[in-house]
Amino acid sequence: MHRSGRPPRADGRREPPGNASRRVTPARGCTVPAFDLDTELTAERHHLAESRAALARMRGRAEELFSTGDRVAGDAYTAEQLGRHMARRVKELADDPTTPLFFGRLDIEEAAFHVGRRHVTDDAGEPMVLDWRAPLSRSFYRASVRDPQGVATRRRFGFVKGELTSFEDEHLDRGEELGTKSRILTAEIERPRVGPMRDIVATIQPEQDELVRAELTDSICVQGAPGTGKTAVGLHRAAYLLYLHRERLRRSGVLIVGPNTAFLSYISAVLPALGEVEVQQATVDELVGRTARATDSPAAALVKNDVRMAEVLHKALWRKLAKPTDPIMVSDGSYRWRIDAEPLRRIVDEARREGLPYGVGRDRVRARVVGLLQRQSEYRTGNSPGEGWLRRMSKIGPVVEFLEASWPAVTPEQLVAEVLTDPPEGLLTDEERDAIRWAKPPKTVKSAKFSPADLVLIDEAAGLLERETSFGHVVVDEAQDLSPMQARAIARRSEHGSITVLGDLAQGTAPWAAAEWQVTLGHLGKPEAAVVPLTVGFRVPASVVELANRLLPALGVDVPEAVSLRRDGDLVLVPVAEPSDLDAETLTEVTAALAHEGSVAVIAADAAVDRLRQHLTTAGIEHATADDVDSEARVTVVPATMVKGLEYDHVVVHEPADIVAAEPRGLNRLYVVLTRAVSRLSVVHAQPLPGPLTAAA
Ligand SMILES: Nc1ncnc2c1ncn2[C@@H]1O[C@H](COP(=O)(O)OP(=O)(O)OP(=O)(O)O)[C@@H](O)[C@H]1O
Repeated sequence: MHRSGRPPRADGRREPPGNASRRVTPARGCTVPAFDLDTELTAERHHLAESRAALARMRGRAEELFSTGDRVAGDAYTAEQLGRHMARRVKELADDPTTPLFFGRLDIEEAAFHVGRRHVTDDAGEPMVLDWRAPLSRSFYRASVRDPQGVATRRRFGFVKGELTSFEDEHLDRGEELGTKSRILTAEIERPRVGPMRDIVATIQPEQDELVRAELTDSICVQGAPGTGKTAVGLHRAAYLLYLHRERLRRSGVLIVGPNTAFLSYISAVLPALGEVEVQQATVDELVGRTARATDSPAAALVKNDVRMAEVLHKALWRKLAKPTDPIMVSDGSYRWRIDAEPLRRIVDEARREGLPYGVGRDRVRARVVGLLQRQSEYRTGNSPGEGWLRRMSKIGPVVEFLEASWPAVTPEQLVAEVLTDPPEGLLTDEERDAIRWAKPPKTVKSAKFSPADLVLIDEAAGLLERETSFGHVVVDEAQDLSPMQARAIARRSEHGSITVLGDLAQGTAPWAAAEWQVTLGHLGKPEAAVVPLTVGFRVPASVVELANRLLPALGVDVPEAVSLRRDGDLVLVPVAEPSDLDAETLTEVTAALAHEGSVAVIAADAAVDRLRQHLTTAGIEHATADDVDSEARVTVVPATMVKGLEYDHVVVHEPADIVAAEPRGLNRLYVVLTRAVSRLSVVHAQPLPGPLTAAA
């Protein structure tokens, strides 16, 4: 168990337990004398300074080891391994002076434990700060009056720019519990958003913590309304699993899959802030490699993303096998070897029955044929042929010809090109086959231009040929939009690991969006994953949630409504009489928003985005695009189709009717758009608001 003594007081003595006071600014009715609070605060600041100094020494030692590493390592490989390990360690021990090193304290029996982002130990190896992921830290998130877990007092610290400015105590042993009424939690939730997503490690809520700390072997699916912390939970779960199963997961890897690059840049700072610098992030398109060079018609995309395409490819591949009809005859110096058609048939049949990937099966058939030749050679010559002979036989003309006839070589691109040139009958209707058939087949497979959906098919084909290596854990965000074929691409990469699926059926905007989780979980290869709801919203103010929830009955999915923790926030509907004034009104709203603190987003139908950017430039208002998270500009113009997963303090929605009309699942898109606001939402519209929005609450 990790323990630290109570923090030394300014006079160097250890603080006795039980006299911790409430807040620096005492709560109403609190009669704790102010000097007590000051002393306590001074002691905590002292502990913070000492912890920072200890961390600096830990980093110094790691740097020293890093620089001497190649001199002590025995060989180049060990030096390289050690060097990489130490470089990672140095990076992990980086101290960011603007983020608190600890954010909480637990008083258990006679000892105090500070809980923070990582372990910090003093020179004697005694813990000064416990990593939030350590077993003991769990009580910081879970202890309650009903189940105090041995905790007498839980303390939360308030910080301003890395300076410890306040604390708040819950004396669980005296029946005091603040829950979501904690001022420090409220301040954290209401803090204006600037730049990329932040970690929530100081304020993870019990229902979130349960998901974060689920076993590595557990695959879970989190269904949560907008802003309930799904993304945050997924990222903290990745960090938690890496802490608990460091070696195993470093070897197999952890992967985060997100909907687009803007989203991935938005979340990219969270794991490094938690000391985890080696997690891969990718969109599904990036996962399947290469850049698409063609686009599909909606009808073709629909068919190509349908799960029947897996069967189409499977059949197209395996029907390439042919029964051997001729013997193999090989000249080998003065010898001649012969294998009859019958044993060849047996070899092919057996390999087929073994259920191996196609490429592996082909290698096995080749090896067995060479094995038969080897036996004949041994029998006739009395010698065992060497490696060179075996290699020569495996490439010799008659063996290659036999393989090409009975188990031909094929590349994933070739297989997909064959299917798209002449879609096979049987599994698809004639109309569907017409939809995916290439109007003009390319001259060669190499010159073929593949669409994003084709690349997923190629990935499927590659999975039929060879086994994909599996990550130890995969977190899939916005999973409601995965097509069955995309889900299968992820399944191949998590076959031997577990997954965390995050999503909201109500936010499904893809034509193949899931209507229930069981189907998607099946395609992801984890049908047994439990579906767990999150319902407490941390982003969207109650008034905005109430407006967005009006859309829910029209979205055709059965999900629990969000309940907002936020009582603050404004909602303004701005009707515009003349459509020609719409853009100008939008600009007026942006200017008004800039008077407040925090980020501002203009969200519009994709077609209006360029025009709005132009207006902002003309008006001299600096603005950025969604994937430029490092931009200094406070205003971002985001097309409605790119805004999933993002959030801004003030959102100005430009003409909801256009957003709805732009795509078949436009109402779902509008639901996503309306739920991006953290503090204020303005809806500017010249057309009537879409029907469901005007329904009485
Ligand atoms: N326990 C918490 N303490 C403080 N802030 C939190 C907590 N949980 C979530 N948040 C904040 O709420 C906001 C929404 O979280 P997040 O983006 O993870 O939600 P989501 O469920 O993924 O939303 P969406 O469905 O819109 O993608 C973020 O700013 C996040 O930091």
